[in-house]
Amino acid sequence: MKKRIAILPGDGIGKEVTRGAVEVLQAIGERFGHQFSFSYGKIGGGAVDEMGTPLPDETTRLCKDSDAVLLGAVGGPKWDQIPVHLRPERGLLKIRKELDLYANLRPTLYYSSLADASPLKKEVIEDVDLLMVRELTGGLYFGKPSERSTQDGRDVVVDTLFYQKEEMTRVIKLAFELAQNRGGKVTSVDKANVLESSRMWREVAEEVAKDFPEVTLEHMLVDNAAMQMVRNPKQFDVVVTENMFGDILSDEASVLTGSLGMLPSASISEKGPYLYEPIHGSAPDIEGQNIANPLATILSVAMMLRLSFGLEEEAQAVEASVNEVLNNGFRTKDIASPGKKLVSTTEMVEEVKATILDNEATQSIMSCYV
Ligand SMILES: NC(=O)c1ccc[n+]([C@@H]2O[C@H](COP(=O)([O-])OP(=O)(O)OC[C@H]3O[C@@H](n4cnc5c(N)ncnc54)[C@H](O)[C@@H]3O)[C@@H](O)[C@H]2O)c1
Ligand SMILES: CC(C)[C@H](C(=O)O)[C@@H](O)C(=O)O
Ligand SMILES: [Mg+2]
Repeated sequence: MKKRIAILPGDGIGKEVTRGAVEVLQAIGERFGHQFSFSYGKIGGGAVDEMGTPLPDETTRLCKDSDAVLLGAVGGPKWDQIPVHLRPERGLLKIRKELDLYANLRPTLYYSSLADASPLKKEVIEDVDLLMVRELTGGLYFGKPSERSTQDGRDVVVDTLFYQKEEMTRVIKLAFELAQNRGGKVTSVDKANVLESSRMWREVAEEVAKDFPEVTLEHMLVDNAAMQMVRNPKQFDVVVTENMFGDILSDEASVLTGSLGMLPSASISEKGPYLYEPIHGSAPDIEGQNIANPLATILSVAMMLRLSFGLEEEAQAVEASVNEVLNNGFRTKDIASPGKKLVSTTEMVEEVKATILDNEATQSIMSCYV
């Protein structure tokens, strides 16, 4: 199989983790006889510095002409003070909108070998298998107006939470389809006790649920959901929620696996191409030290193989290799624990590649979201 993949490394550790993930894709190509070609595009702070915009038109074109997109991360303190329309994060929001990536799938899985890396008790996190479905192109992130001004001599600011009903319907419907495939239930998270947008969200969830009689729907207020996520995460199966709630809850959910560096994501649209990225950011505090955990990005590549290319066996080879490497005790600093083998970013990538090429791993643990 021949596929064109756009690589957008971005800023900070985005460059380090995408480099590793590309090597893993090359190893998969080698083992299974596929030709993956990689074209690189600029996005984020580096793009602002070089081209004066966080998302150059040529990057958008490159993505639209590709079969799938892999993104690292954007942002960093260097760009914190620049005008808001030039912020690196704007580049990410814009490419999500340009590609109409309305749903962001963020699976959170329990890795038995990582139980010691989580601050939560093993009994609480054991066998967690949670799929967050986050609305990605609406809500507070995109509403207009979003601006500061002066009213009667006072500084004021407004951000707008805007949704069309259809934007809610399509992502909630997808969550139900995924839950049906998994034989699971849907927890719809909102703030319907306060927000009008959440009241509509809840109504839409009820309407969509009528077409999925075998899927149970429950509603949960977001503040309670944040607490339940760490108190009793096993109660969740598919969680569907609006853009900002999903952003916050998915970082929280990553603690269940042991680290933010473990959570992959797939952002999907009606037509494709889809975009894959770790859920973490550019991690300026560890940038350039070769200590970042590359597994979230490597697991994102597994999602790409499965969801964009239909290569299930190849996806499982990646996931099984990650599992095997963890079972063999290799740990980057964020998931380190006594008695385990502390490795750098590049060493972790080498371990995963070697396991793929030697066809050593058999036990895949991550086909939960399809
Ligand atoms: N998708 C994205 O591009 C994305 C996502 C989140 C944040 N950001 C941006 O990244 C910058 C930094 O944000 P932040 O510090 O709040 O969040 P962050 O996700 O970059 O980092 C949070 C913490 O987690 C650690 N961490 C993150 N990924 C890791 C990995 N792979 N391995 C080991 N440790 C890891 C970091 O070292 C840090 O201590 C900001 O500019 C923010 O806007 C971008
Ligand atoms: C950088 C930021 C715009 C982004 C988001 O909030 O969507 C990030 O936190 C993420 O989770 O991908
Ligand atoms: Mg986030």
